[in-house]
Amino acid sequence: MFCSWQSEIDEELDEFAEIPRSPWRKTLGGYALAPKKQQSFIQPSLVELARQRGIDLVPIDATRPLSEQGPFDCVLHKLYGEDWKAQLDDFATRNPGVPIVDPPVAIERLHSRISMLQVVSELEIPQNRETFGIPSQVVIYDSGTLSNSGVVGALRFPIIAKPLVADGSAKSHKMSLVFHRDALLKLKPPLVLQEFVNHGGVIFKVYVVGDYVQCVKRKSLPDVSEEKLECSEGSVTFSQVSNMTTQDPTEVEYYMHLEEAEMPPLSFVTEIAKGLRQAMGLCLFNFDVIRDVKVGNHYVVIDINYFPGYAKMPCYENVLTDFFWNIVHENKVQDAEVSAIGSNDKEIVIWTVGSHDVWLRSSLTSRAHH
Ligand SMILES: O=P(O)(O)O[C@@H]1[C@@H](OP(=O)(O)O)[C@H](OP(=O)(O)O)[C@H](O)[C@H](OP(=O)(O)O)[C@H]1OP(=O)(O)O
Ligand SMILES: Nc1ncnc2c1ncn2[C@@H]1O[C@H](COP(=O)(O)OP(=O)(O)O)[C@@H](O)[C@H]1O
Ligand SMILES: [Mg+2]
Ligand SMILES: [Mg+2]
Repeated sequence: MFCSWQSEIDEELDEFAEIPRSPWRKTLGGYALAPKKQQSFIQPSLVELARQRGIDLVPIDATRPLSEQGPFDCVLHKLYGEDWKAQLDDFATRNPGVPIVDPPVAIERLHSRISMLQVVSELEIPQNRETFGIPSQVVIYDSGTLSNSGVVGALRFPIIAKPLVADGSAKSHKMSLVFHRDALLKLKPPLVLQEFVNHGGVIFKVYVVGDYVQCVKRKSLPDVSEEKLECSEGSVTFSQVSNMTTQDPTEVEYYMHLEEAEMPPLSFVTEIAKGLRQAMGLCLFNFDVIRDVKVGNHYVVIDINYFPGYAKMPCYENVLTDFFWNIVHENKVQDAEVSAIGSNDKEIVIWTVGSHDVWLRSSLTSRAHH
């Protein structure tokens, strides 16, 4: 009895997306994630904590129309491809008040290792005791350019060669540490050549979840001394160093000092996080930052990742549950500042940013119908 009565009310309310939903219905947070991501992120501890706060986390079947699922109160996703983008567009038009975390157009900036770091170099944050920047780098689109000293000559060895595209594939994480010029010729563009910055073998990962910021340390590539540079030949390849386990005894000793490594001031990384969040229009990301051993208080941002491995972040269940609650309960489309970015005869599409910087997509035509 209660259920059918309630679902009728919900259907009615769904037609009027800007009217608050039935207070009796539980909040539905839909997630669309690749199987590996789903396995690591959707831990029973997260599902249970969210449930206790009245939020049911439910999987989205990306092969079926979103309008046939839910009704969702927010959509969380890390999937790629045009079909998925079209699905989200359609969903946003039909559900202007439902937050989609995050907008695909904003996530796309992180799919190129050039555009992801450009946003760091454009940040205008006062730099006092600690300073930050990005490594010297060049982008290489064709093999011929690898032998062009006018382009490559501006960089000091060793150099890290990274695939230009960062699309989450195993290939996009495969990198080379190049000691000498000749070894550059073996590389396969498109790629980014970046100066390797000695940083004591420790990397800081700054996790951002909306307003929340947490910094952790992980192991990184060891420093390359002048002697090592001279006696090393060619290049070495590597992939996802921070997740690798160490067995080699000399390496074990090197990384023993990881625990002692001083963290960057939290206020400093929080300022960078806030600047990046605003500039990129994203809520869920982390960035990798290293401390230049030559300068001491100079930090270099080397990577930004969309929707990283949050399950490795201490207390991730609480942080993420608070975030879901906030975006569903505190960000209503009517609170938002509105800025038009495009229009056509049928529909005017606007992206709006809510009070907590969650992006909502709204369509003026669908509002006008109501
Ligand atoms: O798998 P995990 O938990 O190591 O998370 C990966 C991240 O590790 P991190 O949290 O920074 O230590 C990882 O960060 P790094 O690139 O290793 O700095 C990526 O975010 C990766 O996603 P993608 O392959 O780039 O789409 C993340 O992979 P997905 O979980 O999104 O597949
Ligand atoms: N410019 C750099 N200087 C020193 N080490 C670097 C630099 N860029 C990357 N690294 C090392 O290589 C690892 C992988 O590079 P990163 O850009 O973070 O790629 P991924 O997206 O695969 O994590 C980093 O975690 C760090 O150990
Ligand atoms: Mg990284
Ligand atoms: Mg990355």
